[in-house]
Amino acid sequence: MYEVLVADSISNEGLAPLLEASNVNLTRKKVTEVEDLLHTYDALLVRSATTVTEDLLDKMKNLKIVARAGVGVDNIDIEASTKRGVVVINAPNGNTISTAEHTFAMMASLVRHIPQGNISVKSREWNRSAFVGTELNRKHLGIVGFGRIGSELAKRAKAFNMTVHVYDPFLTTSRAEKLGVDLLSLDDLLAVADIITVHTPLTKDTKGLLNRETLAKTKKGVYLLNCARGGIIDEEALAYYLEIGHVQGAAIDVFEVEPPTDNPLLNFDQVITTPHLGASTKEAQLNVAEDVAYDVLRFLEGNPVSSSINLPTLSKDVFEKIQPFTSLTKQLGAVLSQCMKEPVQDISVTYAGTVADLETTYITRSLLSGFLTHRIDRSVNEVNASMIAKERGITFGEKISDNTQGYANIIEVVVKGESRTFSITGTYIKDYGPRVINIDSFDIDFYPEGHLLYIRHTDQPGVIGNVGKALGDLDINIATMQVGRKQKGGEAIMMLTFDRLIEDATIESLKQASEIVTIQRIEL
Ligand SMILES: NC(=O)c1ccc[n+]([C@@H]2O[C@H](COP(=O)([O-])OP(=O)(O)OC[C@H]3O[C@@H](n4cnc5c(N)ncnc54)[C@H](O)[C@@H]3O)[C@@H](O)[C@H]2O)c1
Ligand SMILES: O=C(O)CC[C@@H](O)C(=O)O
Repeated sequence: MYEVLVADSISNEGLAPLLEASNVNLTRKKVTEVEDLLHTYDALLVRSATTVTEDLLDKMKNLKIVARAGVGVDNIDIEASTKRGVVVINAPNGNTISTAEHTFAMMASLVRHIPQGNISVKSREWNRSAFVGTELNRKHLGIVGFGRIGSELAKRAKAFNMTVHVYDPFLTTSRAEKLGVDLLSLDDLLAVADIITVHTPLTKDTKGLLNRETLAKTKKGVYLLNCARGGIIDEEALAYYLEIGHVQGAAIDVFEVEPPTDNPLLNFDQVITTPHLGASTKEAQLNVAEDVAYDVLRFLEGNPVSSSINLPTLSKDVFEKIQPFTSLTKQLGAVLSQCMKEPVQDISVTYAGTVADLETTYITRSLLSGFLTHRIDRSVNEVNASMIAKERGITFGEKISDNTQGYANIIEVVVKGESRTFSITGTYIKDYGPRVINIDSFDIDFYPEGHLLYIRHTDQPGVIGNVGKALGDLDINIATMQVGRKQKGGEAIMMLTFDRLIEDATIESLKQASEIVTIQRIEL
């Protein structure tokens, strides 16, 4: 049974996939109400009220996935989640239209003083001259950040006959042309726009993007909107330009600190606000809840998620295609880690044949996770494997080759240690399964699973028989045995598989034979 904690207000109807799943036990409580049970949850679903800190992650020892029912993940410590192997997902599409519509509504309200007019009438005033507005028609709208919401807003603005200018360093000129907008530098946009609205994520680059210096480049009488994240427009700077009359008005849905209390912007009549309502529609809340509910269920049941922040996103079809190879590389990594008993500096993997056309980054992550699992005392998976490898100074890389050695696919891994190099090659054979076909330059053929002994010995008559007899005398049944050598009378290897773990004492007694060079136990 999977334990799922829904810590914020998320649409019940949208959570139906989880509520109806027979393998899920869903709890709707704030984190503070279940302090004693935090270590039991497999999944945590939040909106923006819960902040997923490193401290919370430490308490949630069993946590595998954090889902944000919405776009912004700035309330989740992504680095700390990744470090712990916790997948972070969001629902990036479900509230785009609602937020674009809300921004448009704020823009129209701002230039026509609708909120102020409403307050005035309800105060029994009839002061029509105080609320003379401005048309949107033929005005220049500057959109900073032209992703999902920015581009939806542009469509609506164009329908109102506005000229749309955009600034987005990641937008190509051809896409801007296709969407019928004028792509400018930030300075040019600031100089030309009558109304400026921000739609970027909040990052170290966008925090305070509109500040005292950049706002000074705007037209006198400009209107500003922030329906993205508090802090993209610096609040102190905006207050300053409102105070001196340079900025004519502002519409703010999001604040640096929410709820805002002593925020200077709240003192201006020409500032209209909403309490972070961009995504607050029935439709958006249903969409985002459904999106994360399906994704969390899929993830818990071992399937790919559709929108992950710290894992490559794979379709079900691609996930199914790569699964045999991720299992294979996990095993190859585990064999390597146990055979190569020394610190490693570099892991290099070469893909050939059908596997080379797949999402190899993900397959390499599985390899690293199989390798590292046997070396460190914390949970490693595809989410945190590359981060942990980097932390430990292990470099890794991928190559593609066309040498399939006669197989449909080949994965070769070479590990460089301080004193030596070790390699392993595997393949996945349809209807037959994963096979290791070469180990440390010895051709061999074994199924990487269970309890194994990897024995290096001199190639001479009687060694194989002696090992078999010694194990038989100890009443140990050999399940399979594969042998390999490079040349007659030289070094040779045996790979034995067993139905149970082989004890240290047995290994020590086998090592007594003079022909045996090394014996390595491998547990898969
Ligand atoms: N008010 C709300 O309730 C609400 C609801 C949904 C989303 N949001 C917020 O709206 C914002 C936009 O969401 P979205 O879904 O459109 O995201 P998105 O990822 O689709 O678009 C963001 C765009 O910003 C651009 N960008 C990134 N860094 C930039 C920079 N330094 N300068 C200029 N552009 C930059 C990106 O290239 C991208 O095109 C996010 O901050 C999100 O959290 C708010
Ligand atoms: O949960 C909300 O209502 C806000 C969502 C919004 O800020 C988002 O980033 O998706």
